[in-house]
Amino acid sequence: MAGKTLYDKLWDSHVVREESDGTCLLYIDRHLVHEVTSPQAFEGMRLAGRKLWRDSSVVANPDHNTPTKDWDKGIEDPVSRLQVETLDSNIKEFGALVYFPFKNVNQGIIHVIGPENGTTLPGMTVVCGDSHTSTHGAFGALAHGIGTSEVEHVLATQTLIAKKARSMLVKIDGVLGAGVTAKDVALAVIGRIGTAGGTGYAIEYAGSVIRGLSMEGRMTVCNLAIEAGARSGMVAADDKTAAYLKGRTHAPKGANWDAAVEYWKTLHSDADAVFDAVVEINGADIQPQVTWGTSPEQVLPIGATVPDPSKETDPTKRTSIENALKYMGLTANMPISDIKLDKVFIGSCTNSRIEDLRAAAGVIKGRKVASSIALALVVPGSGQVKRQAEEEGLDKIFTEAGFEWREPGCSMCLAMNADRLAPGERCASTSNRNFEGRQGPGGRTHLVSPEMAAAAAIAGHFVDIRSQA
Ligand SMILES: CC(C)[C@H](C(=O)O)[C@@H](O)C(=O)O
Ligand code: SF4
Repeated sequence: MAGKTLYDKLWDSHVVREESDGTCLLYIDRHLVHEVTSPQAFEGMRLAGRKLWRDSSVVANPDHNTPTKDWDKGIEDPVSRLQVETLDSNIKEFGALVYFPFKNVNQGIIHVIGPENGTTLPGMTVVCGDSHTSTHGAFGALAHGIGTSEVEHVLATQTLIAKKARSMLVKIDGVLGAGVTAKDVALAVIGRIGTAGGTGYAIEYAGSVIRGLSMEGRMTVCNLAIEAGARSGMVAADDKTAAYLKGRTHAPKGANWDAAVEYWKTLHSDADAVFDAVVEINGADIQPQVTWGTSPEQVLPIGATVPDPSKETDPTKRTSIENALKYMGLTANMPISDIKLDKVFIGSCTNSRIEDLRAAAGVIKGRKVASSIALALVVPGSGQVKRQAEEEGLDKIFTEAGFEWREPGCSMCLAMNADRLAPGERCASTSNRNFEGRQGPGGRTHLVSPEMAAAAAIAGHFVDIRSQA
């Protein structure tokens, strides 16, 4: 019998019951909760007179609707305020292991605070009513988004009804060139397999490039698994995983730590494991990426030119290129480096961790944001990231260059708070989605790495980070 994949191991260790058609009841270890997808779930619990099955599994925090400046003024928008206050009252009533209310010094994006507080651990099943829960798979965990009715099911029973996905190995070997980041790896994978390429699969990212990434980088890669169509992305646990977690508030301590680390060593695919699909990419071929269209798969290396629909023979693809160019206000065949920006956003659960801010600051240090840029924003992923960055003086580097240094939250990643694009505005963004209106109605989003966003802010247009040494 062939060995097991990491996904098999995580799945098998959480099956409570399996039906003859393969439908399983899976035990859920960690339940992340934010204000957008939890209100109806808590309301359902209340109406049924239920209590949480295990309130110590819940880590909660508002992030999508919270403002990123003038916190003393509270939340201006009444709908956003109601969402956030509802989460407050629900957690008060039902309980949680960790709750960082609005303005708490540790508040942040749920996918940033989970790992940094040691509440995401290898071997766990992690769910949240949020598609970017795939981020947590970076720890050798089975992590994916769930719908609001499933949120209620997990709150009530600590289980989820699920069917196993097929397994896909995305193996990236070799070494990355200078200036090429985890974000470029993630976008290059999507460029290769498409946004539907991972549909029905659980992706394991492996190979020397993935091993070489920091935990922050692995989180960036897994964060974008959902944009490749896979609900979950994962990376085997290793020494870096343990080193990242050691000493974190909710990580195991003492003898429990030692036992946990021993167990975590088993959380990798066996050498003879068989995957349903395998994609191999040479890390040396990956270049800094920029999305030019309205889907993450509409992505090209910085040195490329914008696609020409007249050269596309497939009529469906031709129409989608034409539509994207029209929405994005771009001309066929123009160099990507000629695309001029109005705004720059460094943040989101993809790229708002300390390593991302260090990398962006490294590009910006001693330089100024171009006068043509209307707004350049840096939004740390959490209060902890913000404090660390300030200790290192990164905030000064950003503000001296002309960036605004904000409070943590989802911010301009999506238009659910005050940070958004005006119609027609063009933004270099370190986030993960670029569909029409994502950052505000009529807004135009180009997804890039923090380094590429920083360099674009200085130049006013996209530039090859490799020419900026
Ligand atoms: C609001 C939430 C449900 C949504 C998600 O599921 O991912 C959001 O976080 C996003 O990034 O689009
Ligand atoms: S930062 Fe963006 S992608 Fe991440 S959870 Fe918030 S809205 Fe979703």
